[in-house]
Amino acid sequence: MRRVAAALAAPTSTSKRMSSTPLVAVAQLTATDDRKENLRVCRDLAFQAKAAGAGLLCLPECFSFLGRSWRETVAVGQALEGSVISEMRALAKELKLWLSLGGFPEAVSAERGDAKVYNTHVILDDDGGIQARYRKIHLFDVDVPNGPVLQESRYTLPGDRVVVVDSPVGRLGLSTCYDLRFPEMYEALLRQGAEILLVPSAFTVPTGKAHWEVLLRARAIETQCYVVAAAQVGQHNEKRASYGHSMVVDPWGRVLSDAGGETSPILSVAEIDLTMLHEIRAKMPIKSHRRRDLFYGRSYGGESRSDKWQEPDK
Ligand SMILES: O=C(O)CNC(=O)[C@H](CS)NC(=O)CCC(=O)C(=O)O
Repeated sequence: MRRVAAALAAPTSTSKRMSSTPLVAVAQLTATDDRKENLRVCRDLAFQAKAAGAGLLCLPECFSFLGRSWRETVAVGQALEGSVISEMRALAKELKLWLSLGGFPEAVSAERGDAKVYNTHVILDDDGGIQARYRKIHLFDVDVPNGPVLQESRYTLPGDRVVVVDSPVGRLGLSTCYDLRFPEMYEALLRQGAEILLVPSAFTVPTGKAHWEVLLRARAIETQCYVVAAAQVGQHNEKRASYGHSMVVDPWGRVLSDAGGETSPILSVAEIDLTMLHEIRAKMPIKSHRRRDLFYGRSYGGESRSDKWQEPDK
């Protein structure tokens, strides 16, 4: 439970683990419908992250609550001013630690009784200030093969804003769980200067097995960003389980840490080497090779080039 898995420096990293190189901590836990206990676990992990020297701790989607039904999720919805975020703000300030709160049910208005919530990812600075709020854009309405049928949009409103924010470990690009499947969103985060993509999640077991690591590594490789993915793991209740494998991937696609299926709350710590990141980008300048003229703008989507393809003159 108190294990801290160190996963420092990728093999060919240029850094010599200088004391100035920031560390990021990524949590793995099993949230339930017991909010008090969930927040106690998060607090415990935050103390461990601080002790390990991390500048940022990333908590998964549903860090404060994962219930049995959508009605429960709506019922525990709170505004940012509510007790959940307030408690985490006090913790960030107490420990002088930045926090990524990977997703909580955000009530639309301060009064209760909303029909739907947002699934909101919040970044707190080390003074407890709210630095960013990202409302999950892609909602998981999926009949999972050999798994549950989930209808997130029944109780959740989709966000419509892409969010980046500067932090002591680098510029963070915010996302949540199912967003991982939409590469265009990460390209948009990259355009806004993201260096570290956060993907807090509660992936299902079948889709996790099939897709999780491949998608995380693909996003890291194609954006040349770090990817930090805090994950829920194990059995939350009789209806719902998560895949785990909290992971940090570097901009070359190397897996720096993988918490596997460990079901007791656990932390991994990885080094963020932005010098290496910018070297990778300089040597392989994908960004400047992107053919916006062909694949974005008016020809992207609606009217595709192939529709207008004509037999070349013989
Ligand atoms: O409903 C809640 O309480 C909080 N939200 C979630 O757990 C969300 C929606 S059900 N889970 C995912 O997006 C899983 C995605 C996934 O597993 C995949 O893309 O394969």
